[in-house]
Amino acid sequence: MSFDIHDIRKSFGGTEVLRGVSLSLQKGEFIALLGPSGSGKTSLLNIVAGLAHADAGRLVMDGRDITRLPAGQRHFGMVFQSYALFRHMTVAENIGFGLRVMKNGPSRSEIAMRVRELLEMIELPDLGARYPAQLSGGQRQRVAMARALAPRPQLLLMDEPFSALDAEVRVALRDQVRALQRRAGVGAIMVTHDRAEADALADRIAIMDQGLITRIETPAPVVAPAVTPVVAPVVAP
Ligand SMILES: Nc1ncnc2c1ncn2[C@@H]1O[C@H](COP(=O)(O)OP(=O)(O)OP(=O)(O)O)[C@@H](O)[C@H]1O
Repeated sequence: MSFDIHDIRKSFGGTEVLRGVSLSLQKGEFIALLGPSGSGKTSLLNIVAGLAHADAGRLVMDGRDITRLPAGQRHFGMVFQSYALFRHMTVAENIGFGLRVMKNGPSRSEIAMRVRELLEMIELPDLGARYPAQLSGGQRQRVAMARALAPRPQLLLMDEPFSALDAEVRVALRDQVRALQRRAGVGAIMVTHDRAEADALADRIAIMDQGLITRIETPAPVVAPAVTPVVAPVVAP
């Protein structure tokens, strides 16, 4: 899978919020869109998802122009705040949702198997029968990841996936999300305004400012936690 964003432009009421954004994603690559509030990150992700349309520019997946393809036909997994878990469905039903609505999709038993596999993957094997309200925030976020990955998407799109979580859970979840994305072998684009989050997760970081990608950075190496030096006890003579 290769994915190219070519010269995307978008205006709202005469203000250009995306001023010609281009970016190429390699197979299995994780890209973070990092930038201050209002720089256009979410607008770009929405256009990639097919939830909004660009005024100009193209989206190309494996050589195919998908700029005008409806969201439902893009086969992208989405973890967005605005796309919360379905409250009236169990965890298992939530995870299987994308498979059940697929045209000529898998059989019921195949769906059940895939859901079990994903529950194992997110390390919540016994919680399939619970409802979202009976989960912690971190567990909910892992279920949202599993729901997004269930139909084996070509690309995973995440908009501030950890922002509703407290700092401790956020850090613990980062590693899990990275591992899940790697294991699924899926490319990912994540919007964040948190530098540490981008460093921890991304292969490359696209810095956005005022509607443009101003530079691409490689993440800073993750610093190992400080180790307290072991001091040999002073033995009294
Ligand atoms: N539907 C809309 N109608 C009008 N203006 C919009 C709309 N969506 C976004 N904007 C404007 O476009 C600009 C970019 O917004 P966008 O949400 O893409 O930024 P962002 O980088 O994701 O910010 P944040 O980190 O705060 O979410 C902002 O000035 C915003 O007010």
